[in-house]
Amino acid sequence: MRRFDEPLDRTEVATRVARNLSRDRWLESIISLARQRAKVIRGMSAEQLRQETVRLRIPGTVLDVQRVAMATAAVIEAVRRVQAVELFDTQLRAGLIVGCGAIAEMQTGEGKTLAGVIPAYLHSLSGRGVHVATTNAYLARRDHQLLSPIFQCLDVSAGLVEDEADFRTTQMAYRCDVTFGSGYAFGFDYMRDQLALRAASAVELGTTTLHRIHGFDTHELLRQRGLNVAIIDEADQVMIDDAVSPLLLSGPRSQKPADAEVHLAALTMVEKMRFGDDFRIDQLVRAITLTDEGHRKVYSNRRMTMHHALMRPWHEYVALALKAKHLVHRDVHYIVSGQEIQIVDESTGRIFSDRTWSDGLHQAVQAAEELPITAETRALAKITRQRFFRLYGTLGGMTGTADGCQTEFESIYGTPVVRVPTRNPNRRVVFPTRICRNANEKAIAIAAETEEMLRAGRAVLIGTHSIAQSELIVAAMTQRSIPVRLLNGVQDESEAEIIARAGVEGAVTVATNLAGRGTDIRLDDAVARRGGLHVIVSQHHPMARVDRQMIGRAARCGDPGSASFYIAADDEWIQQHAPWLARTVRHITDSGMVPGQSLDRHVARAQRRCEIAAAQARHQLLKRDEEAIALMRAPTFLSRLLSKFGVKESDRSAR
Ligand SMILES: Nc1ncnc2c1ncn2[C@@H]1O[C@H](COP(=O)(O)OP(=O)(O)OP(=O)(O)O)[C@@H](O)[C@H]1O
Repeated sequence: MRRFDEPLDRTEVATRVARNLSRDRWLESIISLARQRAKVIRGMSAEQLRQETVRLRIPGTVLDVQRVAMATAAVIEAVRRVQAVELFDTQLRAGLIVGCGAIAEMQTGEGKTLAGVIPAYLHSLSGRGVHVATTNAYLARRDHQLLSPIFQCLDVSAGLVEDEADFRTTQMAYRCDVTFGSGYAFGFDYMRDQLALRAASAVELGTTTLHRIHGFDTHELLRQRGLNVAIIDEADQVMIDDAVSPLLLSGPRSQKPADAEVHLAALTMVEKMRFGDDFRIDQLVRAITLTDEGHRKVYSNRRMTMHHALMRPWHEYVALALKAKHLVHRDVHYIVSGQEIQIVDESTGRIFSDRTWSDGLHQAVQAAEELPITAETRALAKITRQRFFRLYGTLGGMTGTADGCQTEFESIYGTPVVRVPTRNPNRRVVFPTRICRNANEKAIAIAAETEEMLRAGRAVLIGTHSIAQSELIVAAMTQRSIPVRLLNGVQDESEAEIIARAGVEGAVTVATNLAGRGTDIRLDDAVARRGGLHVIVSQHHPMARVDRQMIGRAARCGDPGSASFYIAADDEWIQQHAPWLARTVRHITDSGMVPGQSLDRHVARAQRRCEIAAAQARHQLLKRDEEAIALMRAPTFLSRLLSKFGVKESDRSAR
């Protein structure tokens, strides 16, 4: 029997999964017991329901089948009272799978948000604190708002970690039984706590003892109370896709004056550099490599080689300027607001006004945009997301798109993937990919298709890759007098209202990836009767999973719905990652052929290649990280010398 209140035993989970957890009689018996118990507690008063938690909450004990079933029944009843819906068996199954420390793969729109209450509640009974992580602050806030009344009904406290919250508010949120937040917020707070601990250990001799005498506890310095249990929604993005970039905690801006002059000189140098001869571009890992000839050219500028403001070797400034020119694009990766560069999160389309790129890239982009160049921020701490999430004692998650990541989930995090069958057959119709000559032609074709859908009484959601692309499509719609609502991260405030109206008859919503993962678009009755929401994906994403998330906004929870994809030879992703596909697309448009299913196969092949390359990049990152840790832990000359005299390094520091 799986113990819900103990650190995860990954071997036990793996064994259970090997026996196919989703059909396991063990799960079925819990579900059936929970259903029986739910009938009994239906008549309980609010206070009696809260007492149910008090009875189940016995820290340090094992939850047996009976008690897991009782806890599940309590969740069923709380959800019924607060949300006025009965949890489906598929949701109970997913919740229990996650509680066991596995990843439940449940199709988009099948109700993962409510299913997530089960593992969070089960683990909260141990009193160890549960972190419920998702991709971004918006979704964390939304889930907290939606689910905290359910937890309240169960006498479980639920807090929210906000990006800009002060120390005390954050600490209070972590003191709750269940804490909601974005995956990165938990990581940053962990690093802040580590820095606080380090600072506390560096105080003058005797200070700690004095603090103890005065009743001061070191834990008061910390926000978190340990990394015990993490339940991760949209697990493939949080644990896999985002894991390509480590979490980097920046401090205040450096006191040094900005190296503006060097960045400007690098920008001038870039004009003389030739692609191929002087530098190469690796689009997938977003890297610029200077060739030998490139290095020679860069270092022929003797004045800059010795410049007093250099903060890194001169050739790195040139590489940064090249990156700003060729790899980081305005209205795709950033926007310019007033005199500032604001970063656009590529996977969500959201704008982060308070973030900056590190290691001089932000300054290089400022130089390229002819904006004032600010001083760099200092990096205080860094951790890879893989290493951070592995610090949790128990880790489980949910996603609609774990397909293709099973091995990575299991080998890196020890979290096997278990597929939960859909409750009803999926009714989504996906049309074959439509082909266009270029972005303009594509925008016109999308406007025509939208018009057709509106005539049929449908609602339409158009997913775009960048702010620039969304604006091009809106212009094409305006020419046809189609009223459009634009959701592209620039007008963040009206977001919830736009999403709420996206499923009503005649609604046309053009969105960057903002309307992707986690966005629930409710249909009005008229639209549901006429075929539901139609999603148009204006450009494939290099990761097929992101596309599946976008079309997953249609045909949710058994509703009708449809989706179509567009491709053009000048699509940025194929130009960058699959030039051979661009040639195929051009050939088809030039010859006037009708693209058959082979085109979809070509697209799938290109996406698979991108996914493999991204997995390799993550693997490399993890390898470098493990090597760095191993190096830090390697015995130093001094510790080897001390061990010869029988003194351990730990003994020495304890003295
Ligand atoms: N038991 C239920 N009975 C009726 N409706 C439900 C039930 N559970 C969830 N829903 C509804 O189903 C819709 C989809 O739920 P939810 O957004 O949680 O899906 P999801 O699986 O998280 O989707 P995604 O993968 O896109 O994030 C919501 O409108 C939700 O209110």
